[in-house]
Amino acid sequence: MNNNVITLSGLNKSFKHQSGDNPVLRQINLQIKTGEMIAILGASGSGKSTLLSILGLLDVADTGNYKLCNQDVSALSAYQLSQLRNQHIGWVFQNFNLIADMTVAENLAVPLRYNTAVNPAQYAERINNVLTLVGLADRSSFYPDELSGGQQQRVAIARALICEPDILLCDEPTGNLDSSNAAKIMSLLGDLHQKGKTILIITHDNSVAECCEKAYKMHDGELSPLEDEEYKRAV
Ligand SMILES: Nc1ncnc2c1ncn2[C@@H]1O[C@H](COP(=O)(O)OP(=O)(O)OP(=O)(O)O)[C@@H](O)[C@H]1O
Repeated sequence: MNNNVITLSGLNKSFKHQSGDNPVLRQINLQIKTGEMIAILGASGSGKSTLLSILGLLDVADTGNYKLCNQDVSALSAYQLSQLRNQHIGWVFQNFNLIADMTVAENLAVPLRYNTAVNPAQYAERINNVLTLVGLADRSSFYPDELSGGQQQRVAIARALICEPDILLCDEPTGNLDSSNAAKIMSLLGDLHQKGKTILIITHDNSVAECCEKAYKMHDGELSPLEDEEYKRAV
């Protein structure tokens, strides 16, 4: 038993194409320890989203080993994978993915309904707690289109946190925000990291990687640590 939230060993993934197999992930090794905040940088098409889908249990690798919270995910049924996903993973997306005709509080209740460990009597308190954490306790009755982009992403982060996951997987979390709101979201993620949350961010943006304690680069499906001087160069 170790304190890795994620352990990947020798992971490979190809997609079939008319012209033959297209290898997208090649021999990926990665360990993410509890409480780490990590960025994966890479150009478009380098394989970042494919890796994130596998880490988030939305897709499976062809070969290699993936342990999430010390559990080997390779032999699990679809139902077991969905249970594991709900229990351990919070997602933050570039486009926020809030449900437009639900209020903030209703959006935050959605993941709770899939979580049998949380008693419905606790929903209101949970919702208030995560909204307070992201600084939006006074917006619970607002609809998403009544909020700024930065506020919508805060709600999305609150939603990702509401089931108290072991890791936040963030897919370009600042990609749809102006630089001021992007900085605020990175500051919020930094605060969550200080409080002990484990966070993985995939991004094109070097300034996002600079907010993380460790960064990797993805290039043609290969993952390697980003050296200090590379933080300052464009990917
Ligand atoms: N479902 C799929 N079927 C076939 N090929 C795919 C599929 N998904 C991704 N690919 C291919 O895998 C490669 C990597 O794609 P991926 O989306 O992982 O890259 P990315 O680094 O996330 O890019 P971006 O930053 O533009 O989102 C691309 O060449 C893409 O065409």
